[in-house]
Amino acid sequence: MADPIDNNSGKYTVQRFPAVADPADPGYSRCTTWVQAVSHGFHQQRRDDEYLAKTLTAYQTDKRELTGVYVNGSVPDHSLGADVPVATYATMRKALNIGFGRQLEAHLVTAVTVRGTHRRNGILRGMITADLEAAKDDGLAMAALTASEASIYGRFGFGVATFERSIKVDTGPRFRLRGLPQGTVEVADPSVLLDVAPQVFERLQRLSPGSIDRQEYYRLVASGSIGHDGKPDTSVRCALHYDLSGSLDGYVSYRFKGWDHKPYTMEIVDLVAASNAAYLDLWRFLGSIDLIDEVTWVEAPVDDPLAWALEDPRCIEASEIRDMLWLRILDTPAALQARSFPVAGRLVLEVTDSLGLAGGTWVLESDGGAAAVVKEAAGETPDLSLDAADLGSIYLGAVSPVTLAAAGRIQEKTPGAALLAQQLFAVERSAHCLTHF
Ligand SMILES: CC(=O)SCCNC(=O)CCNC(=O)[C@H](O)C(C)(C)COP(=O)(O)OP(=O)(O)OC[C@H]1O[C@@H](n2cnc3c(N)ncnc32)[C@H](O)[C@@H]1OP(=O)(O)O
Repeated sequence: MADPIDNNSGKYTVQRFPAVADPADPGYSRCTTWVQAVSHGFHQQRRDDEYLAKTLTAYQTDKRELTGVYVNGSVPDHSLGADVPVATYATMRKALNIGFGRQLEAHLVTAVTVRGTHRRNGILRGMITADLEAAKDDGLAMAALTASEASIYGRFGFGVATFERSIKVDTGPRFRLRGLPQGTVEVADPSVLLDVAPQVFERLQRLSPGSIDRQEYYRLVASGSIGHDGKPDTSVRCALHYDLSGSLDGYVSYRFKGWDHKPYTMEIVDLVAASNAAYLDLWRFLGSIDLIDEVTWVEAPVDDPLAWALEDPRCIEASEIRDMLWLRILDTPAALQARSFPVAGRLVLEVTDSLGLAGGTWVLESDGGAAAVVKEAAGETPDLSLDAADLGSIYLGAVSPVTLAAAGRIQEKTPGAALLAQQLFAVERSAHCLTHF
């Protein structure tokens, strides 16, 4: 990667290296220092050796590429050493479900930090622009991230594509679900999730638009093998869902918030259901736990079947609808070609991109079946003009182009084009992403 700050040339050196998990590897200490710098950037505690070892093992499994920006030359006495990066950035590649069972390899950006004493010098801009260019050169059509603040990444062409919300569910007497169980739920030792969580998630990954294949860390957290402090979290419990044929298709892991917390509450650590029945049956189970008045979940879908399955939907108290997955189209024709469009239609899309990666004008022609043709528009007038960030937002069908047109973000040049885009980009079930990274 080039020096991230053109006008500060010579001040910094950028190093890009793979995560290594072997303490005997000469690159190990560079990785541990990098992880400490990330913790510093997110105001977390200094990590102990156990945490570092577990984290780097997981990072290596995910084939994470780490970037550190280092100050050249000496640093003042007593300050953090020159071996501690002033900025961090990491990437890995995972599948994104883009609807109708299609998967697109996405370039995931994570662990972005710039030390306070080096901020607003263009270090992030330098790192991210160089990285997105390299990912495109490598043949990827899509980048993605989850953001700490909503004000940072729009300028780099990322658009919000899925949302999540926090819910508190009253599981007292008024918690009653319509219908009958479609399978069975059994309590299990949470350690089984080390094996079965990835299998169940793989089924969800095939089912759910917006889903991103999970990093290694998730099965460790779901099973309680690692808590926030890096130590095993022995308060984690789990239950498994089996369909009518006895096949495992869902799990929930959860922890009790304690007898000093009222109302008595179970907190969902992870809930993965690979069928509608598994989702409702797991909720039926959660609602039946004795001595518990409330179940909380911070990664709930906004368009939640639970609300429609409850006899009293007001059992759910929802708050904090948040942007979740941000998408960045790197290659417009490749990203469009990858999608399946459920209705027939033709749109000329003019895409602008301040980073010069995804801009241009293309004709999208769908027969409403498997095939979509995307070709460069030869002098045709666009039906819609939009920024790459807005194309990222509408790509999974969770953000309406009609709403973005109303907001003045998308220009509708042909009346009705935004509605046609909404129909074209629709997916078979509401997009939701359960993978934070
Ligand atoms: C995917 C993830 O990892 S999300 C996590 C992001 N990291 C954090 O929130 C940790 C705390 N914050 C930080 O470490 C830093 O402030 C960062 C990474 C957000 C920004 O790094 P910097 O090197 O200061 O950013 P840089 O100087 O390159 O700024 C680039 C542009 O973004 C803008 N910007 C940077 N941070 C912010 C912010 N928090 N809010 C709004 N705008 C911002 C700058 O004003 C600048 O705008 P311009 O180029 O259009 O004029």
